[in-house]
Amino acid sequence: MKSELVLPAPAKLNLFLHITGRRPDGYHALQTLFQFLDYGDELGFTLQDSLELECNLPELVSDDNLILKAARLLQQETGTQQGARIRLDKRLPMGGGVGGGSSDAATALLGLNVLWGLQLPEERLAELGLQLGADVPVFVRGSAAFAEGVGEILTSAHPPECWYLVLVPDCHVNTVKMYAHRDLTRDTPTIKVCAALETYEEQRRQNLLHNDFEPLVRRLYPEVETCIQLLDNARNSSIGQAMMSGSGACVFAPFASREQAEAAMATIGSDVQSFIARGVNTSPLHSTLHNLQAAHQLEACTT
Ligand SMILES: C[C@@](CO)(OP(=O)(O)O)[C@H](O)COP(=O)(O)OP(=O)(O)OC[C@H]1O[C@@H](n2ccc(N)nc2=O)[C@H](O)[C@@H]1O
Ligand SMILES: Nc1ncnc2c1ncn2[C@@H]1O[C@H](COP(=O)(O)OP(=O)(O)O)[C@@H](O)[C@H]1O
Repeated sequence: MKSELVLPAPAKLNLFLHITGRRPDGYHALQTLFQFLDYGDELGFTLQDSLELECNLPELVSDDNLILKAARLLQQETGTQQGARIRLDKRLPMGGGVGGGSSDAATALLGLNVLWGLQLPEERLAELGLQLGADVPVFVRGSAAFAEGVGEILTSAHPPECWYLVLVPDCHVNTVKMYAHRDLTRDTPTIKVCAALETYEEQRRQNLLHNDFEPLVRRLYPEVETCIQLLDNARNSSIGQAMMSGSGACVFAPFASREQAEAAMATIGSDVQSFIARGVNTSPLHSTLHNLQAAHQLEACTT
C-alpha cells in the first residue's frame, strides 16, 4: 500500500492591504504584502482510483470545497484518470482573512501534481490556482510577496520573520459582501514596488501599514472592534500596531519573541480564541516538499 503524502496548508497575513481601484469585471485592484505563518491546516494524499475528501469538520465535505475543485481542475488540464483520497485536518478559522481555503487549494494543486506525477510547472499551477481564487497564486508560489492586480502579480518580499499573536473574533466576515459594500475605500493611491519592499520602520513612516477593509469591518462587526482594542491594550511589548488581515475577521500584532507574544496572550485571557505563530517568508508547504524530496520520501507515495 502507498504511504500518505502529508503536506501543510499554511495561513497568510496581509501585513498591509490597499484597495486602489475597481476593474470593469467588478474585481478590485489591490496592493498588499503577504507573509505566511508556520501554522495552518494539514492535508494528506493517498493514491486511489476515485476522488474522495474526508475532513475533521464533515460539513466541509462538499463539491464546492476548493480542494475538490483544484483536483478536478488538474484532472481536466492533464486528462489524468488517477484519483486520490484527500484528508483535510481543518485548523484555520473559516472566513477569517487568513486564507485557509485558498491555501488548501494550493496544497491540493502542488500535492496532486506530485502524487499523480504530472510535472506541471509551478507557473502553470499558479495560473490554474487563479481560476479558483485571487489568493491561491501566492500560496502556489510559496514566497512572501508584494501582490498587485487582484493579488496575482507577485514580487518576492522579505518582511521581518517576527512572531504574531492572532485573535479570532467570534464572527465570520463575508468577503464578497465587504468588496461590494458602498462604504469601502477604493481609492488609496498606488505605491511603487520599491516602497512596498522597504523596512517595516520605513513602511510605517510612509503610512503604508493599513488595511482598507478595517474601518468598515470594525464598524459592522463589533467583535472585530473589541479584538483590536484588546490587542492594542495588551501589546505593550509589541513591535507594531494591531491590524486586521484580509477582509477579516482575524486581527494580529507582531512581537520580537514567542515569549512576548505569550505574555500578551495571557493578559487577554481565554475568552477570545487566539493562536501564536511565526511569520515565515518561505511557505511551510514548499519547505516540506523540499525536505521530502531531499530525503527521497516522495517515491513511497507516488505512482
Ligand atoms: C481579501 C483577500 C485579501 O488577501 O483575502 P481574504 O480576506 O479572503 O483572506 C483577497 O483579496 C480575497 O481573495 P479570495 O478569497 O481568493 O477571493 P476570490 O475567491 O477570488 O473572490 C471572491 C469575490 O471577492 C471579490 N474580489 C476578490 C478579489 C479581488 N481582488 N477583488 C474582488 O472584488 C469578487 O467579488 C469575488 O467574486
Ligand atoms: N477547503 C476549504 N476550507 C475552508 N473554506 C473553504 C474551503 N473550500 C471552500 N471554502 C469556502 O470558502 C469560504 C471562505 O474561505 P476561507 O479561506 O476560510 O476564508 P478567508 O479567505 O477569509 O480566510 C468558506 O466559508 C467556505 O464556504
